[in-house]
Amino acid sequence: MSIAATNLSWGVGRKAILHDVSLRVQPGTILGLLGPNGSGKSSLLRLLAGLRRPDRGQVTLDGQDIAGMRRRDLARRVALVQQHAQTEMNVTVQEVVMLGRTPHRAPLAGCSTADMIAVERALEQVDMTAFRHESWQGLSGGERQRVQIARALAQQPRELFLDEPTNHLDIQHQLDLLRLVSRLGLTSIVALHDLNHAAMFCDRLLVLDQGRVVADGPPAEVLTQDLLADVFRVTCDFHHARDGRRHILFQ
Ligand SMILES: Nc1ncnc2c1ncn2[C@@H]1O[C@H](COP(=O)(O)OP(=O)(O)OP(=O)(O)O)[C@@H](O)[C@H]1O
Repeated sequence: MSIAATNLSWGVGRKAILHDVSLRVQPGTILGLLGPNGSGKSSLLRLLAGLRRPDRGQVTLDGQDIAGMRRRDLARRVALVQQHAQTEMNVTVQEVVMLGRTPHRAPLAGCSTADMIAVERALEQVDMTAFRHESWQGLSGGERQRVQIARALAQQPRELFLDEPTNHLDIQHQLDLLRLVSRLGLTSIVALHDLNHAAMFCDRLLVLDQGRVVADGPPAEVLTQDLLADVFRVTCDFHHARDGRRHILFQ
């Protein structure tokens, strides 16, 4: 087992945000995290990445509780791209991506050849090499999103967590990004709003509603008319394509 969470609960003040959430992700597979706005997807990703401590429950990587891991060791292993990820304004694209190398570098050490190669490779993966010397400040929302993903890839994680990574991307770059995540072979957890993309690219789906897990399984078992009506308040039908894939048609 790569990453697992057991009975996670978390809240702020008196507000309970996540209740008793458990999940397991097999190495090299993609778990899609679904749920309406405010259902707790981003909060869960922050707990899984160790940015927040749960009030109850634990997160383990290969059986080891992340609460006992050093930050640097965790950062070498796990990368999270948050929604609306920001960075200092006065930097180039290459410098932003180089930040992903921080956990791999000794304090005050300069960039090594391995760092430069990892940055270049990450820029290539998100189709942003032509922008390497551009200022971060001048980028569009979608370009910034791709640079933040390159920064996470430069980190060379084994677990990659992406919070709505297709936000701001045009359709070509949405599909390119999801195909890239599929090809990487990392253990990935991806919060998505597009249910058809989730069904196309994820091995399993976990659905949150008001901070609780209401479904967890393969896409075809999870995305039923009943679930879409109960959780997302939409009615839908399914179109079965000739290649066997099933698409949700919203009514
Ligand atoms: N630091 C915080 N302080 C107070 N409330 C918070 C905090 N973080 C999250 N919340 C609340 O927890 C709930 C879940 O938020 P979260 O961002 O995890 O949901 P989400 O499923 O990612 O939503 P969306 O799809 O809109 O991005 C929301 O009601 C949010 O207001």
